[in-house]
Amino acid sequence: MPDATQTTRHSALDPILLMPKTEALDRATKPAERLVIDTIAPSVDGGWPVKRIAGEAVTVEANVFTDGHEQLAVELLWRPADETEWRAVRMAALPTDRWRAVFVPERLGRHEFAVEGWLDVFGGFRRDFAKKLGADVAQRVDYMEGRGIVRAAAKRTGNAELLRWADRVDAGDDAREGAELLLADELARLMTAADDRPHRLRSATVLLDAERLAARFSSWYELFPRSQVIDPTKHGTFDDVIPRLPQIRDMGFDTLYFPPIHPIGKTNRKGPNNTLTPGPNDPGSPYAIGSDAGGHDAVHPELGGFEAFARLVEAAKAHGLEVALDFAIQCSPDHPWLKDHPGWFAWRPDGSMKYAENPPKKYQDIVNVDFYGPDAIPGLWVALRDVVLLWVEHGVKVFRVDNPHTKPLPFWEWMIGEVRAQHPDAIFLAEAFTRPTMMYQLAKVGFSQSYTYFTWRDRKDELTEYIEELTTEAPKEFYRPHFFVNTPDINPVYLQTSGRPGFRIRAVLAATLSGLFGVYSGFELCEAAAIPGKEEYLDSEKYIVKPRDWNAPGNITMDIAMLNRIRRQYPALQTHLNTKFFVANDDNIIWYGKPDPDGKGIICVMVNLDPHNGHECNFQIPLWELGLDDNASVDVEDLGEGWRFRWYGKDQFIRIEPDQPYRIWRLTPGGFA
Ligand SMILES: O=P(O)(O)O[C@H]1O[C@H](CO)[C@@H](O[C@H]2O[C@H](CO)[C@@H](O)[C@H](O)[C@H]2O)[C@H](O)[C@H]1O
Repeated sequence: MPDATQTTRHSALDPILLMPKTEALDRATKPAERLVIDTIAPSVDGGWPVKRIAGEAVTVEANVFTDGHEQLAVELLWRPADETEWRAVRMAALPTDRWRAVFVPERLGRHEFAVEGWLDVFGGFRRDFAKKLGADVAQRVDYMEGRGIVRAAAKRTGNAELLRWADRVDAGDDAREGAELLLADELARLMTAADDRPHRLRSATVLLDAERLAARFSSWYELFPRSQVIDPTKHGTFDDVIPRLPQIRDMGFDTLYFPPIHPIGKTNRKGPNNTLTPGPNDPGSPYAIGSDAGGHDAVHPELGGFEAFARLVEAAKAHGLEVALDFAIQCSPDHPWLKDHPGWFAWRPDGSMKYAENPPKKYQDIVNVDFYGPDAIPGLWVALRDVVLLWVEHGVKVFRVDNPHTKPLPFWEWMIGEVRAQHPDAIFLAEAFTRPTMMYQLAKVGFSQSYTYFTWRDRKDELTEYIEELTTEAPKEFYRPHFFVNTPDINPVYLQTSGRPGFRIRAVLAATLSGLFGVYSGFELCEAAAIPGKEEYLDSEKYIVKPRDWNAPGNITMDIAMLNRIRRQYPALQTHLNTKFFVANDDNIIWYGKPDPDGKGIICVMVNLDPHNGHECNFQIPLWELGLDDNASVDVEDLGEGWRFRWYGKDQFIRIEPDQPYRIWRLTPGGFA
């Protein structure tokens, strides 16, 4: 893996003077080392790929400098990784030796870029000559110098046009006419083309993965297909999901995610509320994958077969929904792989196998594969890759991966690379709740998105600090946080006591802070009954068929629909990046904004985080973000309610009650653009 940070080879710990003389001389006189290229942005520590979206501009910057006052020319080189030709864009000089250029990766998939710099001899001559002319101090020798550079380039290249120009400048006078010739744009163009780029240096190559927009911006709705029934004694099928699609579409979701849909094992099957004593009709946890009906490449018989799955995928598509599946690598003890491929598992001396755990959680109904077991490489790795490819063939390109942090990183790098080589539009979401180092590393090796700690960040200081970490520090180049408000495993304590206002609060935070927003069904009904003292849902759907009244009073489907509508309408909300926090002098009121990418306005969100009490505060309108002074007025559109009004001046006051706990405004300098 190339390391983009390794461009300069000298460091304070490696002084040339301490080297044997010849080596020091050799290094000091190598032409390429006269320039330095470093601090390339974007880049990722360790040389891992930067993540971007195909079709969107990538701004590249680097420090490029050399000794003295020489003029430099700097180019950005880029290409799709499967092409050989580099495309070149001149980089523009910014203050303090920084250079910048923009390119647009048009295709999906891996790209590469590098920065190349050299001494721009003729450019430097033009710059200095023009200055001397301006100060009226140009001398004959300056004219001679320019002519000499042109003549040398003409001779070197043999270019007929340049040879004619060499004759013309030679014939020019040492006054205005001769100067105009030497400074002619046409000559400059020819000299640029003829440049032999002395002291050229190229940086290490930076990798970039161009993904589709859904990798950064999508709204997920999770449901258990088996629960889409009215009678809890019946097991739902894929066909039962189809009548629910209009409602899910109307809430504005674009991704419909199912926990595992494969046959469920019987050995150690779990009963209601995670008990180990299931009744004969209990369906078991769908994460206990594999039975005599098949494994990861099969469909649970009670859900309907592949044909029913195909009908659902098609119907979902017709409703603007893409189906996402769980990729959970563990196996029920009844999984066919245990018999067919014992070498893919770690057996104990007595022939038994440890059940899986994620302490303190115990998963008695599953065992883990052994990625480095006697027959695991390549057998198991290839089989797992082929499972993903099989579901791709069945129309699934988005995978939520269960517990990836308990599996080897080399496996993920290889597997995701293999799938993306054929399907660069495949998206992988990491369900890793673990140390940030590991969560970030999973993103580096290929996961497009990751679950996050947002689910547990309720307070203003926690939220602010967390978002600032994700948006301003290194992870911003490769880690895309998915803000799920709840999951079948997480019934957040905040929601257990907040009532309906808390659900609205968490929905608006997730939907406006990140481009990736996720809801596990039941959230819209403000479901929060918990096992006392735990974050587990009471009567969790993981172990039973759980029908619901989707139109139950008190639901917040209108809020969710509005939030998703605004997210679609305003690109500022399609990323977690560019979030700015503003002053609101009450600890319960969080106040932040995201500027429109075209700079015309800013979306601002104010939320009272206390679901039980009203709060009021003085707050600052971010007039400076719109280039306005502190006394200016700003036009405001309430994106939720549709009101329009105007604020005069930076300092304002507001009171927010729990029955309307948030505001989303779009501020523009004037004219409701
Ligand atoms: O370990 P995590 O907190 O990341 O949770 C994920 O993985 C679990 C194991 O796959 C999964 O747990 C559920 O399935 C288990 C296997 O059937 C079962 O024993 C657990 O009781 C059940 O919660 C969890 O849902 C998933 O998100």
